[in-house]
Amino acid sequence: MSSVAVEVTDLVKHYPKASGNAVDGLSFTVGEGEVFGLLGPNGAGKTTTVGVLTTRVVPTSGSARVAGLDVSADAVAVCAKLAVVPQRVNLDRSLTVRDNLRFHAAYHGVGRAERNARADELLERMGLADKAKSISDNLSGGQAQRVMIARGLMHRPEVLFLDEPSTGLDPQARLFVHDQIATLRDEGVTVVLTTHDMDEAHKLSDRVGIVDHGKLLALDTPDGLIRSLPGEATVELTVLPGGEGADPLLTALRELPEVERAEALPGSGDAAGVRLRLYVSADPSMLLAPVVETAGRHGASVRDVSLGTPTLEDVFISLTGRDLR
Ligand SMILES: Nc1ncnc2c1ncn2[C@@H]1O[C@H](COP(=O)(O)OP(=O)(O)OP(=O)(O)O)[C@@H](O)[C@H]1O
Repeated sequence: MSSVAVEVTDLVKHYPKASGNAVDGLSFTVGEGEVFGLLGPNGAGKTTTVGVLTTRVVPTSGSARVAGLDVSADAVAVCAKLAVVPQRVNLDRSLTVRDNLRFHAAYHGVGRAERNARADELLERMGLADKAKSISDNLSGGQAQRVMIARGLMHRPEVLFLDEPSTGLDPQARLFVHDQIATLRDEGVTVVLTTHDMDEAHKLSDRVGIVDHGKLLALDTPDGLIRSLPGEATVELTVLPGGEGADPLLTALRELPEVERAEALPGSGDAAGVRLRLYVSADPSMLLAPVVETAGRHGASVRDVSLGTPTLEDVFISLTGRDLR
């Protein structure tokens, strides 16, 4: 068996009447047993990419393979190898939770005895044994998400696609879903997840592909992406600039020793002040005094200072000049 579970090559999707391409020349591979995160803001093309990989969206050009099979040429066979947990709940609302699982398995040709046993096993694992006979329409968002994961696992897929797995979930439900994804990884299931949540991408993924406007901007391990940023630490300050504005202050901050880079953060600049972030290659606490002194010299009053380490959000800002939103 090949060690590549998913292979996307020069993938393009143009929706009729749209001005640009939703997916615009995407290429990446996902290894067997890997958890791969596609991280990007709303509208970046993540759902469309998953749509192509799960045979729901017809690509305009390029190719995609899942479990060694071409998604366009072998759509039926591909569907047997994968499962998808979509962004929106698509359970059969008139059926019980258990029947949603059993019917899905029957569709995939799993025998009666096996599908009954597997439904009970997965409901137990997802903490849903007491909901087996509930009608699916009566579930909370977190419960519905867990049922959809259980349903996806009924036919033992090789690759599981999770589209924004924790959007809209409360923190406890989110943690439960995260634990389940980690368990699947331990079991060797390949997982492709899309998210606009950098913490989720960092915590769960072996590698992360950062996408924006349908293009892949960077791909590496979460730590590798962060290491690509200058400096090892950050100093973030909020200032009310003096009459000369924030630009001369930024220039002066860039000239401080150990400051590798300084930038104004997007969306700042209103009455609450301008947020400036410095990437530094020294202990950031050593830079506090010179930073505050420099601000004072430029007539800016410092409202807030925080020290930290760079995140995937910083990687995204550095690549696009924008927040992930
Ligand atoms: N069926 C469709 N018809 C036309 N345009 C579409 C369709 N589906 C998505 N788009 C557009 O394609 C682009 C990519 O959307 P897509 O849903 O793939 O992004 P995303 O990164 O998954 O964002 P989200 O998290 O909001 O779903 C967006 O500009 C979106 O408006």
